Amino acid sequence: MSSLPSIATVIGSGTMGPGIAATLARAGATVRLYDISEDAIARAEAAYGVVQGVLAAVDSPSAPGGSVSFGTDLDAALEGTELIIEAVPEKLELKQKVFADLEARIGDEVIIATNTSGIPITTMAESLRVPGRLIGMHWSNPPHLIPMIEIIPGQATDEALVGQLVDIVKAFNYVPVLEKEIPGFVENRVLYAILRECMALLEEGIVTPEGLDACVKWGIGYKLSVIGPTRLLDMAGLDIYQAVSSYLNKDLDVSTDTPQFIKDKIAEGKLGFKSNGGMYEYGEGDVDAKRKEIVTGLIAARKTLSSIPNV
Ligand SMILES: NC(=O)C1=CN([C@@H]2O[C@H](COP(=O)(O)OP(=O)(O)OC[C@H]3O[C@@H](n4cnc5c(N)ncnc54)[C@H](O)[C@@H]3O)[C@@H](O)[C@H]2O)C=CC1
Ligand SMILES: Cc1ncc(C=O)c(C(=O)O)c1O
Repeated sequence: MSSLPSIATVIGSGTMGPGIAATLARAGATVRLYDISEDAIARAEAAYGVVQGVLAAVDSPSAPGGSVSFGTDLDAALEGTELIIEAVPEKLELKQKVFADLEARIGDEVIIATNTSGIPITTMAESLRVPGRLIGMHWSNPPHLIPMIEIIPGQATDEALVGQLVDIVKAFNYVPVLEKEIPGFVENRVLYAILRECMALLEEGIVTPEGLDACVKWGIGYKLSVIGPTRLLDMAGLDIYQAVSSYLNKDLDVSTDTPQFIKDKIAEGKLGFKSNGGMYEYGEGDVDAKRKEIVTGLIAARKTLSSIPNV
């Protein structure tokens, strides 16, 4: 646990920030969770107990002394910090403004890790006073349950920082995946390739949302949670992959924009759980119930997957 910073700061307390903060705190770090919104901080404080229960349920590494404090005072959040994890909305200009606010308050030695879903680190670093301190640290949602983090150095990232971040991630028992920089990184390139085809199948009426979810959960998700895509090809046979991909690849969706029906839903204010409706509709209490089912399922699956060999 010695690689873990004593003090860390998480900037942005929305979907991702609280789980990131709680994971580091349980491993022994003093974590300050900062947001510009009092409401976001209040929601995070309210959810913290639940997240701690989830971390205990999956036996997440724990060390004494860790804590999370919550607040909207940036100077207080940065005092003595060694590692800052930025988790504000996915907008380049906003992230760059946040970096400028941070750099006006911190010494050159402080690391800034960004949880961007895929904006190139090199682009983000262009505006920094100390570009070498910026590195991609992409957690997957929910961050306190998915024990894998993509690490993406940009062209300017200090070489020593890469190994340092790998050690930090290992210190709380997550799997670090070191990648070369590419938009969307690896996880979201794969996820968005799947989602593009899924949305096209829905838009064309080939399958219902319920049918799609069942097909992907059992036909793809279940299998790929045990064997990775590379091993899957060995199991299926490369000759089969050649036979199918030779006619199927040319038929797969290649749209370059967000599907129109998704844009229409967003225009109607349908964003998913956060607006009680999105791909599905949710009545009173349904969202809380679904959230609980998802967390329960992920806890059970993580326990099972942790107990079987990597094949
Ligand atoms: N939601 C997801 O599934 C995942 C998101 N990410 C990435 O993590 C980042 C954060 O995403 P979410 O947590 O989903 O966003 P979110 O929109 O849920 O939360 C962002 C938070 O940042 C706060 N914020 C806005 N401006 C700020 C500022 N100047 N200073 C401090 N706080 C500020 C907002 O008040 C909000 O609470 C994004 O880059 C996103 O792409 C990465 C992995 C998964
Ligand atoms: C739809 C979607 N987009 C981005 C991310 C992460 O960056 C996720 C996730 O689950 O982690 C996601 O579901």
